[in-house]
Amino acid sequence: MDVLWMVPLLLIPLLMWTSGAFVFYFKKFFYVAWMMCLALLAIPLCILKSGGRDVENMRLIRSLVRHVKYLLGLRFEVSGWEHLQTEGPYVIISNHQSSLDVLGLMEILPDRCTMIAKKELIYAGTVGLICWLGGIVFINRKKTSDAKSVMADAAETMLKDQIRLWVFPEGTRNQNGDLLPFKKGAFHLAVQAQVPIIPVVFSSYRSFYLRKEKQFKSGTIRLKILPKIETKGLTSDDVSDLCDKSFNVMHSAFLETSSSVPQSNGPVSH
Ligand SMILES: CCCCCCCC/C=C\CCCCCCCC(=O)SCCNC(=O)CCNC(=O)[C@H](O)C(C)(C)COP(=O)(O)OP(=O)(O)OC[C@H]1O[C@@H](n2cnc3c(N)ncnc32)[C@H](O)[C@@H]1OP(=O)(O)O
Ligand SMILES: CCCCCCCCCCCCCC(=O)OC[C@@H](O)COP(=O)(O)O
Repeated sequence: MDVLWMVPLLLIPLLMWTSGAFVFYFKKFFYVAWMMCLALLAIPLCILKSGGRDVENMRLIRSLVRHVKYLLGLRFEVSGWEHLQTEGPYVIISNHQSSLDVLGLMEILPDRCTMIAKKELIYAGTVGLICWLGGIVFINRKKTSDAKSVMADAAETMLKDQIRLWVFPEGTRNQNGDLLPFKKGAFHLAVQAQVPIIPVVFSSYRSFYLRKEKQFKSGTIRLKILPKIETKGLTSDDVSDLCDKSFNVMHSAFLETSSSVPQSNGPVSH
């Protein structure tokens, strides 16, 4: 008789475990905590190796992050590797659905490539510090004039130090099932440095990851690297066209890759 009262106690965790919401929170918490731990490990290694802030630290960060996809049940199918075989600096642009994008980014990150990120990221504890050590360029999105001058400096640094930069031209995370209109910064950057743009598209996460519905299942992400877009000879007058052109190729690639993503389990919910 005494053990009977324990039945509901045991049932609660069981029910929570089988409910999607529990899995969602567990995986999200685990992801953040694990990334924090990896960053804590990476900080002394980066400092020992390069003595401080250096884009070369991204090699180490990349190799430390590669296994995280297995822990979350995610698979990446990459196509278009040949388009990354470009010498010298370039700007990579990609869509941005979630902090999980970091996993895909690390799958294909070329050498000497770092990112542009919102300045708030620097306060994300050990992750913030590792971002700084990896040479990430921080911008203040609320102050366009500041962001512009930081990005103009970045254009010079790219050429001087032979650095590649990854920018999320939507300017924010977005999971609305489509791309947001692009901001212009990435295109000014590429034109100012006169370097090519390499668009990269992540297929929609909606078949396995839904923030509002608290769903986080296993899933496959298609990562499509698209042919580079040259900017040689272009000026700031051409930025709008360049932006539209890039949006159009990425938009059709997004719709195409997202419609055919293999399902892990269950129907797609929209
Ligand atoms: C082992 C350790 C493990 C631990 C863990 C490791 C993980 C760490 C590793 C790695 C993680 C990395 C993950 C990073 C993820 C971060 C993601 C983010 O943070 S996404 C948000 C920030 N990114 C952006 O916002 C960029 C895109 N935004 C832009 O480029 C914007 O254009 C911006 C901010 C520069 C300005 O934004 P506006 O909102 O004012 O909008 P507009 O329309 O683009 O600009 C206004 C006017 O200014 C001109 N303009 C813009 N940029 C210009 C420029 N550079 N030069 C001249 N004019 C410019 C434009 O042409 C426009 O003028 P006209 O309308 O055309 O007349
Ligand atoms: C104390 C906070 C700890 C945070 C640890 C996070 C561990 C995961 C590491 C991935 C970093 C990726 C950063 C990222 O993807 O940021 C989201 C922003 O781009 C978009 O933000 P917003 O919605 O536009 O404000």
